[in-house]
Amino acid sequence: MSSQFSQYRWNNLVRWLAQKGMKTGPNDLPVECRETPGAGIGLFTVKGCKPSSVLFKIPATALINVKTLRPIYPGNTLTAIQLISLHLFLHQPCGEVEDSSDPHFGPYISILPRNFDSHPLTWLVQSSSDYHRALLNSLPPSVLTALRGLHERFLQDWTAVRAYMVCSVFVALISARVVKWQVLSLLFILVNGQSLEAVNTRCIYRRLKSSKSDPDNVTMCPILDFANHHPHRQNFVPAPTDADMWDVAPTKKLGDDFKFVAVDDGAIDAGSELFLMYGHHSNRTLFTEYGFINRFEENSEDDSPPVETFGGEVDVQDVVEELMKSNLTRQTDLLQRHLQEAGYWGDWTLHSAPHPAHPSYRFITVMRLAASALAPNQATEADIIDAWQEVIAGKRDVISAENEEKWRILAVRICDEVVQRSEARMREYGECLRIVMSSEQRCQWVEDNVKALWHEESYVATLVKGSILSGDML
Ligand SMILES: C[S@@+](CC[C@H](N)C(=O)[O-])C[C@H]1O[C@@H](n2cnc3c(N)ncnc32)[C@H](O)[C@@H]1O
Repeated sequence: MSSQFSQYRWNNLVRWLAQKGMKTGPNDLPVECRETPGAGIGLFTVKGCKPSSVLFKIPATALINVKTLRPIYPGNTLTAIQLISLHLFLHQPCGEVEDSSDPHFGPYISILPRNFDSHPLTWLVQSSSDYHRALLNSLPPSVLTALRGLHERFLQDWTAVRAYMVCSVFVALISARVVKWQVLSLLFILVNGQSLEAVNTRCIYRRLKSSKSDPDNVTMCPILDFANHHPHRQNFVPAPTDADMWDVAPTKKLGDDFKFVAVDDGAIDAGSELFLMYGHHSNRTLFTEYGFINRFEENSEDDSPPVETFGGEVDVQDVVEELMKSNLTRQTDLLQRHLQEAGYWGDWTLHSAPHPAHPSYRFITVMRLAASALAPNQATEADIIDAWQEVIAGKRDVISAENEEKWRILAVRICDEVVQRSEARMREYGECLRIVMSSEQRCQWVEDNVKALWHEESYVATLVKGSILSGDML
C-alpha cells in the first residue's frame, strides 16, 4: 500500500471510528500508522505516553467477531475464524485502489493488506508459481510439516465457509430473493477458491464466551491491527475487562469496548513503535502462522556477529526418526508405539536459551529409549521398556549411568547431523532460487527469512552440542 493510500485509508478509518463513538481528537488518539522496513505497516505514538495511560479504546461495534457478525449471518454454525473469514472474503475490495463496500466494516476492511505473497500459506494454496514451489522446497522439514498442518486447518475452514455460501445461495434462489453478493460469491468460489490468510494473522484473544478457552474468544480490532510483534519489547497491553476479571462472558450484547494501555513500567516516547508480543512462539510457528520471524539483532557496538535475543528453537523430529529407522530397523515401530502411548511422540526440540543451551525433556526421553534399544546387551524388550517407563513415572532418576552417557553421544550425533544439513542447504539455497527466477521477481526479505530459519538450526544445534560435551547441561 503506498503511503498516500495508507494516509487516506487511515483518515477514513479514524472518521468511521469517531462515528461509532470513539474519542479520536488530537489529544485522545496518540497513535498513527506508518510504514516500517521489513514489517509492512506499524503503529507509532505521535506524542509521549505515561506508564499505564490509556492509548485508545475501540468501540465494541467496530470489532469483527462472533458477536458483531452473527446477526449478519443468522443461523450459521461457523466458528469465529470461519465467520470472520467469510465476512472478509465477501467484502474484500477488488484490486489495489478500490475500497470495500461493506456497510458494516468497510473502512476497516479497506485498510487491511491485500497481498499475502510473502506468507508461506499462500505458497501452498497457490502452488502454481515455480518460485513459490522452490521456496517451499527450501524450508527446513519441521517448518514444512508445521505449514502442512496449518494448510489442513485452512482447508477445513475453507470447506465450511464454502458450504455455508453455497447453501445460502440455494436458500436465496428458492425464496426468489437472490442478493447480488451471494451470486457473485458463488461464482468466485467455483472459479477461484481464494485464500483467507488475513484472519489468522490479525486475530487477538478477546473474552466473548462463557468459557475462557472457547476458540471463539477472538476478535479483529482496528488500529490495534497495525501493531507488530517484538519478542521482548512489548510496550502496551489490552486492559483487562470485567469479563476477564470475573471469568465470565461479557454482559453487554456485543461485548465490551476494547481498551489498550501503555505498560506500567516505563513511559513511551513520541515517535516510538508500539509492539505487542504475539506469544512466546518459536520462529517455526511465527513463520508458518504469521509469515515472519524474529531476526538475530545486529550488534552496532563492534564487528561481533549478530546476537540472538529471542531464544532459538529447533524441532529435530525428522532427524531422530531417521536415526531410529536406520539404526533400529526392526524396533522402530515398537518404539514409536511406546512413545505414542506414553505421550512422548514428537515435539523433540533443542533450545539455545535459557543458558545453557539444552534439549527439551521430551527429546531426552526419546534419546534414553533409543540409546537403551541400541545398546548391545542382554536386556529383553520388556526390561528396556519397563526401565524407561519407571524414569518417566519418576520412580527412578535414570535408566543407568551407561544409558545417560549413551544418549548424550546419540544427541551429539543428532546435533552434528542438523549442523551439516543446514550448512549444506544454506550453500545450495541461493543457487536453487536463482535457477527458477530472475532477481527482479524474487523477494529478498522472504528469502532471508528462510535462510535465517536454516541458520537458527545450525546455531542452536552447535550450542546444544557444546553444552552436552562441556557438561554444562547435566
Ligand atoms: C497484526 S499484523 C501487523 C500489521 C502489519 N505489519 C501490516 O502491515 O498490516 C501482523 C502481520 O504483520 C507482520 N509483522 C508483525 N510483526 C512483525 C515483525 N516483527 N517483523 C516482520 N513482520 C511483522 C506480519 O506480516 C504479520 O503477519
